Amino acid sequence: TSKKLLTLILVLNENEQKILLGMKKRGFGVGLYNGFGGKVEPGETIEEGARRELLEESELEAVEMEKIGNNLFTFENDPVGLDVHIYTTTRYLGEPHETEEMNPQWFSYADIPFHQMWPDDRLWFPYVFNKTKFTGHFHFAQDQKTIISQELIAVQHL
Ligand SMILES: CN1CCN(c2cc(NC3CC3)nc(N)n2)CC1
Repeated sequence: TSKKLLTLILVLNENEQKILLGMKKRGFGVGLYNGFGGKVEPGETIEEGARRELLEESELEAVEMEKIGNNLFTFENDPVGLDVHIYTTTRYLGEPHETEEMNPQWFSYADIPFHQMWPDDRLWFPYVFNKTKFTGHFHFAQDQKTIISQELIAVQHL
């Protein structure tokens, strides 16, 4: 099976224990809240790709980013897996604004709208809040809603 290289960046306000999530307005994951991200373009690093997508999708510029996780998503009867490199940022410039792709909104860590998010998120978000680096593999049914199997490992270094 082959892998598609993707990014996901989560914007955290640690003082207020809040996370910025975007309501996806089109494309893959439309109608779900998520962090910001997308494909990595030729000639850019994964981190540069994550920074670019954050700017395009929220108008925020990440000043520093921390690599926090790497999730592999595979699907029954689909040869292409999604290799999602996950970052957090607590140091950023600008204010979040609605764009063509995303409508951003702040959420307290205690009331994340997991019922309107990808089903894997409730499994690995706690690692993000605890600053525990992780690798995950989530094998989905063809419906892209049911998780058939999963593996989540805390790691020292990514
Ligand atoms: C641009 N990317 C697309 C993939 N993506 C995902 C995927 C995901 N689960 C997979 C079953 C779909 N779960 C989160 N939270 N994000 C990050 C952004």
